[in-house]
Amino acid sequence: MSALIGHSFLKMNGLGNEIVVLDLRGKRHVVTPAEARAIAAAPASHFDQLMVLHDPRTPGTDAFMRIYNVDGSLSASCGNGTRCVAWALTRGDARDELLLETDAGLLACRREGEWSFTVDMGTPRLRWDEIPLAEEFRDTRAIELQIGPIDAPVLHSPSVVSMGNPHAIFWVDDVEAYDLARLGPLLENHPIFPERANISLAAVQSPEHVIVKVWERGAGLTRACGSAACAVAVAAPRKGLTGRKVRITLPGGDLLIEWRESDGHVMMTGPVELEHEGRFAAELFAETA
Ligand SMILES: N[C@@H](CCC[C@H](N)C(=O)O)C(=O)O
Repeated sequence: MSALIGHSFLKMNGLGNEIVVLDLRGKRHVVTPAEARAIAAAPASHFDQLMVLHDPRTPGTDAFMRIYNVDGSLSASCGNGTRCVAWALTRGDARDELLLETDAGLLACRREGEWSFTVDMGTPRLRWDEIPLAEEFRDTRAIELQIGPIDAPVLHSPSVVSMGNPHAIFWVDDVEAYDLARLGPLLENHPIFPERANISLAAVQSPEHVIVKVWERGAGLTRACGSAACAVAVAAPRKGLTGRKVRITLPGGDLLIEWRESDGHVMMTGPVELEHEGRFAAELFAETA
């Protein structure tokens, strides 16, 4: 019998990126991939990412987070979900700052308004073996990868960045001109990405504005992906396409991202919404034992 039966959760979103927050601090239970998939399968608790809070591992932090995709796989980074967790952990108290941790490192969060947070997403990892890629590429601003006919590729030469999770960014004129629902799975699972990858199409509008559409590893097309927005905001100035402070427009809305000159940290600012609170019914986990 699942330890999650009757447990409360928050259904939230960050720019339409569907997030469920589950606070397991004080408990020993670790959500299994089957439990995560079962939670996602129920309409009331459907998510793109499930943010599970555990007791802090590092003194001074508020929680350790395990992040599940809808397919039950784990990610060490989720920008939109981290803002939702920041809201959940500071609601009803006077604190404006908190510190979260994932396997990728520490994430300092700061309240900007009642429903808006900035997250310090840390420093990007840019070496080929940090993404990771299956073979060496000295320059990760554009790697040799293409899809479609060899002499007329549909998409080619992506930039790659790790924000604690792997991202590939294809530079295009119009993000709507491509069938990302068809191309996304092929690229996500390409052998060059041993841990799969989040796949973005990015269309630079000006040195301060980029339009982005994302096929997420383990989740598919989503309304927004915070870590992908950060990856684009790093890859674009590396290629001389934008400055270090950009507005990223995703299908669900805008994120403001700054790749700070002073320390190389990526700061992401954006909104969150609470949709409802609920409790997990026993039937949800009938098939997970
Ligand atoms: N939507 C997230 C990213 C979630 C993780 C991703 N699908 C992965 O597996 O790396 C975000 O807002 O960053």
